[in-house]
Amino acid sequence: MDFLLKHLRFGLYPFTSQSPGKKALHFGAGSIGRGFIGALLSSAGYEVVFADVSKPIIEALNKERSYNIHILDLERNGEIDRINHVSGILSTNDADVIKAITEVSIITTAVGPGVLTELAIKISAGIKARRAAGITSELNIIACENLPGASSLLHEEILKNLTSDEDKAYLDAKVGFPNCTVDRIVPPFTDGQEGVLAVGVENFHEWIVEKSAIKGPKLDIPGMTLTDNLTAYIERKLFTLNTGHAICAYLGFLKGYATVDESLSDRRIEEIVRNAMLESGAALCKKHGFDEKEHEKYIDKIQSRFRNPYIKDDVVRVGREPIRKLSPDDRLVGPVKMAEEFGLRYDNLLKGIAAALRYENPEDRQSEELNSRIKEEGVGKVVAEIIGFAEDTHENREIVSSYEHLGMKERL
Ligand SMILES: NC(=O)c1ccc[n+]([C@@H]2O[C@H](COP(=O)([O-])OP(=O)(O)OC[C@H]3O[C@@H](n4cnc5c(N)ncnc54)[C@H](O)[C@@H]3O)[C@@H](O)[C@H]2O)c1
Ligand SMILES: O=P(O)(O)OC[C@@H](O)[C@@H](O)[C@H](O)[C@H](O)CO
Repeated sequence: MDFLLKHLRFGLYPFTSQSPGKKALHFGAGSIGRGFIGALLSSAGYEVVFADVSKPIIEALNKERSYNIHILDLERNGEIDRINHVSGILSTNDADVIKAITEVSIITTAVGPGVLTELAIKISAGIKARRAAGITSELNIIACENLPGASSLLHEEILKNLTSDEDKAYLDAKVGFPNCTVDRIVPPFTDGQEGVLAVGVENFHEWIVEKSAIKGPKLDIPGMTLTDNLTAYIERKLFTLNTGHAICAYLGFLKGYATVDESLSDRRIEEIVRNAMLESGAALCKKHGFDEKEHEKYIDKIQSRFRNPYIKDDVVRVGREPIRKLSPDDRLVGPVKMAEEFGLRYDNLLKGIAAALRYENPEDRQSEELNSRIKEEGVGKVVAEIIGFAEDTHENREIVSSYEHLGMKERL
């Protein structure tokens, strides 16, 4: 389809900060915050205030007022994008957060989906302060998380924290919550010299935002694509890249690999990952009318991004929070339900789900919870409760059988 082809661009241009004429607040100065969203806003001429719970990062931002993005890729490898006009506030300092909210025209987040409810309390206080100060200009709030509808969720949570009709009416009239999808692989990084702010990224980046939900003048941010068909873009990315990524991480972890590229160099894992993306892809093409050949090229490109030899992305980062990833509409189960809807195959996707259920990382709270529930209740019951496939269904039985198979010595 034209609208998809038009945006299949890989790498737009180097990010270079413009002299700021406007201000943005970004919650979460972590990998994607510094490595993509904050950088894009700075390049678009925003002064970017990062809000984070990490004191060392906030102190470094206020000391340096700039940081480097290292490009780790075949294209532009070794190049550095210098990001200027940045500063930081502690997100635990309510007064600073409220002040910043009254000064900006855009708020973005990249904190992880589980943190949005907590952020809503802070943002709602800022919204009340904007109305009390008589600010009439519009504000757009975009949650850049791997969660479909994250901005809408933040909107609902903020509404719960507003009690007066005046504040609710102000929110409705003046604050937009466009949903989005965000894509750039930003792994854990250190160059050993530059301290906590340096970040390493692949060259590819894509930020697609729901046009109709924007309040006020159209956002003009180079590198941000506006669309009227966000669901197709969200599902294309979450049910292809994140599906393959997660399956690669869980199978790799089981076989003792530390990184995504190592894991994908195992031929058996590569086969399952590719077949799972093809199964999901067949359903995506049916649902959204994508051209099958173009979609296969999209999968090829994603596989080459996973293999990027300049990026060492930990399987424990990619596999983090398995209960979130196993939820009914996320990257593992969502494509199975979509394939079922169209009567298509999903055997490899089920293997990916079984591998996620086998993920045992004592440093990951959700992995710990998942494992103790499986021990106490049995895997079939956990599949029913977390994933939603009842114990007497074909899907549940297939997942349990695959789970048991993965527990054997010759598992793959
Ligand atoms: N890294 C990637 O490749 C990538 C790509 C696309 C989307 N994402 C999404 O972006 C989000 C963030 O991922 P990440 O990889 O950047 O994680 P990260 O852990 O590197 O960064 C998250 C940041 O949020 C901060 N934070 C946590 N709680 C906070 C709070 N209450 N207030 C303010 N800051 C808080 C953390 O201190 C950290 O700096 C996730 O939803 C992820 O799915 C990540
Ligand atoms: O961030 P998560 O935990 O939802 O998923 C882990 C990775 O798959 C993810 O961060 C990708 O690197 C990213 O979505 C690429 O755009």
